[in-house]
Amino acid sequence: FTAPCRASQLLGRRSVQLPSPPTFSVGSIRMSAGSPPRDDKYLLDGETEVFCNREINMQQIRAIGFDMDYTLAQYNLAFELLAYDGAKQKLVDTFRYPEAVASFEYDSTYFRRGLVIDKERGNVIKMDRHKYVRQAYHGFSPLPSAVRKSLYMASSENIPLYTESTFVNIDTLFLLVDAYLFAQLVEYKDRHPSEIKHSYAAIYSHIRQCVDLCHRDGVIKDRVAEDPGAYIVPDPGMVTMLEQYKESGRKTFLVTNSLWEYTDVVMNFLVGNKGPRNQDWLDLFEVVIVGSRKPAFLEDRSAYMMRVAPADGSLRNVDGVEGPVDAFLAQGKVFQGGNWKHLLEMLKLTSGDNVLYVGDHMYSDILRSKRSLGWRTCLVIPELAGEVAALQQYAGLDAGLQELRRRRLVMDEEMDSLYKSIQVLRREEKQGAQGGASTEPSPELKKLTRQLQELEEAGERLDDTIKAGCSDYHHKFHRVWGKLFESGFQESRFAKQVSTYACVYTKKASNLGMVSPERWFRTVRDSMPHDVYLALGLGGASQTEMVGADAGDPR
Ligand SMILES: Nc1nc2c(ncn2[C@@H]2O[C@H](COP(=O)(O)O)[C@@H](O)[C@H]2O)c(=O)[nH]1
Ligand SMILES: [Mg+2]
Repeated sequence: FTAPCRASQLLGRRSVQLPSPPTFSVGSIRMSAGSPPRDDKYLLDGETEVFCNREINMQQIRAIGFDMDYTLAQYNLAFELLAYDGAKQKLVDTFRYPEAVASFEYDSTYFRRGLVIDKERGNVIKMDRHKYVRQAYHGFSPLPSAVRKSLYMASSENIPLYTESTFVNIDTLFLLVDAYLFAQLVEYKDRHPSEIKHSYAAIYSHIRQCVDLCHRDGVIKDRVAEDPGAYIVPDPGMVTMLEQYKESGRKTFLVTNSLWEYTDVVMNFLVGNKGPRNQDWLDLFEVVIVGSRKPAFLEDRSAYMMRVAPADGSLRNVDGVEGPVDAFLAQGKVFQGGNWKHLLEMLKLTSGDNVLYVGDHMYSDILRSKRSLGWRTCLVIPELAGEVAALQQYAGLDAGLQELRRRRLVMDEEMDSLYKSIQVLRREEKQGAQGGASTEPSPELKKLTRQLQELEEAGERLDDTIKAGCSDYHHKFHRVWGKLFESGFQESRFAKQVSTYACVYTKKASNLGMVSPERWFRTVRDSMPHDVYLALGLGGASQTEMVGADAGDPR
């Protein structure tokens, strides 16, 4: 787990107020869904904290860079609808999908990052950190567990990595539109097979082409340029954060896949300059790279770079960084394309471990910059606030479930010890029978066998209770997919990616301005199962409590 930096505390701000906790039952056990925190100055709000997976001493960071879309700029539902409505119309007009498709409606909350689209089967799946598929939906219908297991249970010959081209990882919020349209069309095709004859994979490909075109033909970007405020969420802390890093001597840079014109629109809006072509926002950065083509920018040393003239967006070829860096940048600091080597040269850096890059795309921003270049990384997770609020609100439910799981583990240990006693007794009685004693099981053996059977039955009942409680708990976080960072009782695959590739993570980029630029982000200790066993008082059958066989009292 991770150590939060409590920005709200540093600033003396109040934390969230939680509603009073409802009570409910899991099996026969009554508990409170939201035990009020004992000392609410320790409440997290999920809005402002920066959580740390891997230590970063900011004093060693020389340059801090930012992605733009869904990192510095957060978008609202109206923005998603531009892509959704635009793609629907193109499906009807270009690919001759039924007219009914044009009246489909979008639900931006249905899918989440971290899920995976199975293009061939028409499914969306959620995995735990072992890539075990724990939830699968075909369209909007949950797959029964037997079907899910038969489709996704790895056999030794066929272990899916889920990076194959038949799968799409929802690594960015941009892909939520694709996922929702796909589920809708899968449902529609299943109900009206004569109206859509394409395979599921072909349907996905059509959706992809249509959404892609919306990002290129002006359906999205012209609308945003007309009225940025209708689509972009203002972030009052952004400028202060960038100025703080600049003033501290850090080099700041922007690397975005958006092209110059759109970048200028979005950054002007965020920085607050209203006049046309007012380039003040550029003062916040040492270097700006637009049309960067990440992830290639972070992998490929050969991509060429062009200088952008901010006044009219025209491009001029440059042959890498020509001459002394300062003189080169004095001619203009906005570039299109290029690669990470150009960037490091312009920042006068030779290694990646003193660069921090802040982004939202799990693969293109975070995984690649960390794995390929050893950059330090900050993942922006807008979903964090909701997760942290639910975590606190339903802490009582979680504690109740943990207790039931602990009891289940104790039961396993007790069953184990009964089983062993039965084995020993059977062996003794068998030897006795060979020596001429009775072949009938002794009353003691019968008693132990009955106890074991009762305990097994109680265990099954407790499993059902835990399963129902776990599902109930998860649904408090998201009505379909449950907790973002967990799948069942395990870390989700998304959580594993966050902990492997993101050194720190936070709800929004401007939170980095809520802490000092010299901050040392430190981790808290990771836990292994044996740490948790110890905390739960488990382990060693001889030390465990006796377990009642009555499911009504599953001690
Ligand atoms: N051509 C496409 N462009 C897309 C698509 N999805 C998103 N985008 C664009 O990428 C950048 C993201 O910029 P970054 O700042 O996060 O690097 C932005 O301009 C999006 O419009 C797509 O499917 N096709
Ligand atoms: Mg982005």
